[in-house]
Amino acid sequence: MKKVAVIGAGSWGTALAMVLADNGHDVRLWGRRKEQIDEINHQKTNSKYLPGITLPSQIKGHYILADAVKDTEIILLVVPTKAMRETVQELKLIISRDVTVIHASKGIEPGTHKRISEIIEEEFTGSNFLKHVVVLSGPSHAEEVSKHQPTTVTVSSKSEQASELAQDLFFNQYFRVYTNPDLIGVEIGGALKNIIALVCGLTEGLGLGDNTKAAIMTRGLTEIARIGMALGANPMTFAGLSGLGDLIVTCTSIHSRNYRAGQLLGQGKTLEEVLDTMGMVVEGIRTTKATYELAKQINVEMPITNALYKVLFEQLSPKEATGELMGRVKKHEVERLPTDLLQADFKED
Ligand SMILES: NC(=O)C1=CN([C@@H]2O[C@H](COP(=O)(O)OP(=O)(O)OC[C@H]3O[C@@H](n4cnc5c(N)ncnc54)[C@H](O)[C@@H]3O)[C@@H](O)[C@H]2O)C=CC1
Ligand SMILES: O=C(CO)COP(=O)(O)O
Repeated sequence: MKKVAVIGAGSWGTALAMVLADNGHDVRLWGRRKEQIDEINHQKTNSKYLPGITLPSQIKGHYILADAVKDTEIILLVVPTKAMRETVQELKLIISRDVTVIHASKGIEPGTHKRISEIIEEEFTGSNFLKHVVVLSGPSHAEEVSKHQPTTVTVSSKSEQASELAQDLFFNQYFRVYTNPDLIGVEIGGALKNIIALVCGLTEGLGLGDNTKAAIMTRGLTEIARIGMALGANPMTFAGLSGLGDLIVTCTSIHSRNYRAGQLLGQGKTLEEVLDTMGMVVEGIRTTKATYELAKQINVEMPITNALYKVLFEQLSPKEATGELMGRVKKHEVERLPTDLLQADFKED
């Protein structure tokens, strides 16, 4: 049994806290709103984020960060990407023992273009307390995990030992956890599928059908793999759970906030109206900005991402964007793989 602090009491943090509690761990769940934490502790519900779900009694809610992480050896970070840096900065000031940090958030930071594990490592610079960083990612809507529906995810770290620790921590009869040494590929796949889900939702909102969705998903995966490989990822990772798997679930599920936000945009709502309606994090919007900037900087062709960027931030209409994408010059479909990238392995240990 381990003491685990889950930082972020939204839908995903709460669902993962439930998995950990089901596995017998001592789980502290941190959220910043006292009323929400009171509800978690007294009603055993988190009704805004997981309506209709009763939480296991072992989960103890905290709204003071220092109380949540006291004596814990494992910290699970599940705040939205935009809150990640400030949350880690606060944690660094509080932590006074060795910790393994696992994160389960999906995004890229605009401006720095950093992946979440990079943000965590950067913010812990100068501290001796960070042992390892692990990412947990894959096709896993919180609503279904909280109902114990069979789910598969991947964990990845530079350290094989840390990956296996995370695998053991979460693994159970309804939550099957694989390891993959390709940290870059796992984080890039999880973050960038949200861009493609927004576009799939947009096509639905425009009244387009399944051919278009299949085209966006397939060509979307190609451009995710293209930038992933340019950053050093193993191309095979994009055919796995954190790549294709998560792309499928996010582009086809009614649970996906990114898909639903895209639908509303396609129906003619403005970005501000969409964000007001959602009330939950839509990671793909900031990740589109970050990926657009990064692709430009490292000269990687990402036509779907570019088209969405123009729709979100430059007032291009979705219909015009569709015309631009379909009117691009003729291309070959399959790209050549650099064979040295097929050899990814754990970097530490
Ligand atoms: N919901 C899901 O099924 C899944 C979500 N994820 C990822 O998990 C991360 C968190 O998403 P959800 O839990 O779904 O979001 P959510 O929208 O359900 O909840 C977000 C939580 O973060 C809190 N928050 C917002 N700004 C904050 C700040 N500045 N500091 C601290 N807390 C803040 C909110 O109060 C709320 O408790 C995202 O990166 C998402 O992509 C990954 C897999 C599945
Ligand atoms: O990442 C997810 C499922 O794996 C959740 O996607 P949304 O953030 O679009 O709901």
